[in-house]
Amino acid sequence: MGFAEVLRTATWTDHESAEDDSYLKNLMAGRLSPEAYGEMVAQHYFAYVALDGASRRLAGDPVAGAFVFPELYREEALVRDLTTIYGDDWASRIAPSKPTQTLVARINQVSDWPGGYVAHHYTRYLGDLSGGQFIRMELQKIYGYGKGGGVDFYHFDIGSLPRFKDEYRRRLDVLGESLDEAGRQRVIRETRLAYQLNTEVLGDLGRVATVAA
Ligand code: HEM
Repeated sequence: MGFAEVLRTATWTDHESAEDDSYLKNLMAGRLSPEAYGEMVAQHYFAYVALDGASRRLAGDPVAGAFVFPELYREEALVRDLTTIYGDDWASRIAPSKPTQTLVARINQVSDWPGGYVAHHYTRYLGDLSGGQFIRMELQKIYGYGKGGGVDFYHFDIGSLPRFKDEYRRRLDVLGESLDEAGRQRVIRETRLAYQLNTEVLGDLGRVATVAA
């Protein structure tokens, strides 16, 4: 079994907890106002500024560099989405939540360790390219957003999605081969933590969901 499959298998229960989040369920059921949806977009904004910043710093790294794809950078798409949802003064209307601050601190803390960076990169981007595409279709139906702002975060200019994900998984396999068992376990542990921190960000958004429901 290649490392991509090992990682997926070892973290799938964490995925189930993330997917089971009540904010996401309310969002997918069309129970939230655009501003309540915007709360998640805002938290994504802070997390991806950190993640994409780490990518830029690590582009030349022999290990982490294999996971740096400038076409995945999300900041500009998130700014378009925030402008659509909140208007031009979006920046003054958003703030990172406590769990987002914790996630951002962790991304920055591990970004000098290629395996740690990959753990956070994988948890976000492979998710955005997988379940995220289903989320985008639902959000388009619910809010009527088109391309150009609203759900641009989920639009990736990378050609064939399955082909991109296959290549990504191949690179995970190569990473796994370059590590010893302790190194692989460390990446798995960080990925589980990444899931947990992302799930806490969603859990905190549950407050918004309750208010708006
Ligand atoms: C409504 C919520 C969600 C749904 C319906 C969903 C659904 C899915 C599905 C169907 C796949 C498998 C796709 C494939 O085999 O190519 C997948 C993969 C993935 N999802 Fe989610 N997901 C959700 C939320 C999340 C969240 C919140 C995260 C992380 C914060 C996440 C991270 C991932 C990752 C990393 C993968 C790739 C697993 C792998 O193949 O190694 N997902 N998701």
